[in-house]
Amino acid sequence: NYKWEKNNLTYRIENYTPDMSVSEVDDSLKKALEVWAKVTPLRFTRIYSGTADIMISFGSRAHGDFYPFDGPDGTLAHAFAPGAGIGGDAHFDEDETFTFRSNAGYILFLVAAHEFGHSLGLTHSEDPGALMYPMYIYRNPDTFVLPPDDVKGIQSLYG
Ligand SMILES: CC(C)C[C@H](C(=O)NO)C(=O)N[C@@H](CC(N)=O)C(=O)NCc1cccc(N)c1
Ligand SMILES: [Ca+2]
Ligand SMILES: [Zn+2]
Ligand SMILES: [Zn+2]
Repeated sequence: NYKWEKNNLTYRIENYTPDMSVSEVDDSLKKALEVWAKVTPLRFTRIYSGTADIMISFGSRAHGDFYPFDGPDGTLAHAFAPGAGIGGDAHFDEDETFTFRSNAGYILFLVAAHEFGHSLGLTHSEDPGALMYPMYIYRNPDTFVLPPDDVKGIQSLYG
């Protein structure tokens, strides 16, 4: 199952990074999900206990799956394609500095929007302007618009 067979998905924030305030993390993650909700019939509901479709956590090095993180830089985060259990989950490397707006560190909103693309079934794009391009590129979160390549990709799955 390369995509979710339902449009109403749940997410749960399991823990927080000390780099940002709780409200900045909540807002960044909510906005990152909205990027995808805006161009699909997908809807995201936050839950505070139990198992959500998309479980979100921060961890470093070995953190409970077969893909340990690598310290500062390199891999910033990873997410699993749609499915039960770990499917859809997004993990962020705590050894990175995540920020809300400044470019002193990685903008959590941008990294999360990219990861949630994977959580919804997207793989990487060769288009250097795409959000799903493998390498992080700084963009102003206030003026961010989902690039056409990503809109095409997500609508080919959930359009
Ligand atoms: C092989 C994968 C586990 C690499 C991993 C990734 O793509 N996660 O989705 C990753 O963290 N890639 C880095 C590559 C890098 N250090 O630039 C990245 O920034 N991915 C997140 C990202 C965030 C925002 C935009 C884009 N294009 C990529
Ligand atoms: Ca890392
Ligand atoms: Zn992980
Ligand atoms: Zn990626």
